Amino acid sequence: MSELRVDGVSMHFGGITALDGLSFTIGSGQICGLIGPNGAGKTTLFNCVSRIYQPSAGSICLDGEELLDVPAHRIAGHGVARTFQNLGLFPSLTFLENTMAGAHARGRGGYLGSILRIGQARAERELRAEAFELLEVLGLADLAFLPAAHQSFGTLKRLELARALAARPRLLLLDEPAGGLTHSEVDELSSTIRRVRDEFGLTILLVEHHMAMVMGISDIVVAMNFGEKIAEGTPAEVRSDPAVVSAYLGAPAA
Ligand SMILES: Nc1ncnc2c1ncn2[C@@H]1O[C@H](COP(=O)(O)OP(=O)(O)OP(=O)(O)O)[C@@H](O)[C@H]1O
Repeated sequence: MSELRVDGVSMHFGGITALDGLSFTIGSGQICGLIGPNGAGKTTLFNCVSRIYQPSAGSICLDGEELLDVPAHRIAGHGVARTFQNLGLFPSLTFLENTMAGAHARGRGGYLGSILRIGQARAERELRAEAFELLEVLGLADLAFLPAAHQSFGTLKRLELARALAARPRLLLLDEPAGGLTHSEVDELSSTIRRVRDEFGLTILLVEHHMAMVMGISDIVVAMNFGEKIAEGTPAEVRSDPAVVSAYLGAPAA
């Protein structure tokens, strides 16, 4: 289990302040929903944690390790995996191969380390077995040898989770997982996310517009507007916070 600490993070795009000294902490094993109106800075923060962006100030620590010192291509080796809004899958590869591709991101300490230790053939066998287990956990084992192309979006979202979990993360970043899903698929994905959090002891940061999903699965919610935190607390606390209500309705805070 792992704690993520975001401390005083600021980011500017030319004259635009996308993040303005943002600070919050996600406790070990918690699911944190990050919400806010369009342009609030959610994606920018997500991209700072996943190391696509380098903020101009602040610190982002996972279990005390400064992630801002880690380049994007090494972030998986430091315990951070992400899913993509529009899926980061290879349509022509099978479910099993897509899941295995997630483990390759682990880097030296993981997959490459295994090759050096036990040889390539055995490392590949272990990787396949591990990927198959993940597909079983996500209810996708029957599809293991089918290509990812032409499957429903809901099914592919679960495969996307399997791919991310194959990197054995401590921190999982979910980028709008409910996007494009039907109501029942959102419910199903929500319970899957909670289940894998429990089973793999994950800490999760979730950026999502689907309020019912965020409020349903988050332990804590951080609300942003104009790059700043405007509220933080349990879903019930944040939902009724006057600053959050006015940010969404566009009215001045009471
Ligand atoms: N690459 C960029 N170049 C210039 N400005 C950017 C860039 N990315 C984001 N911004 C600006 O930074 C601010 C925060 O944007 P961001 O995308 O992080 O918000 P968001 O909360 O994710 O919004 P949405 O819910 O619409 O995705 C906005 O004013 C946006 O226009």
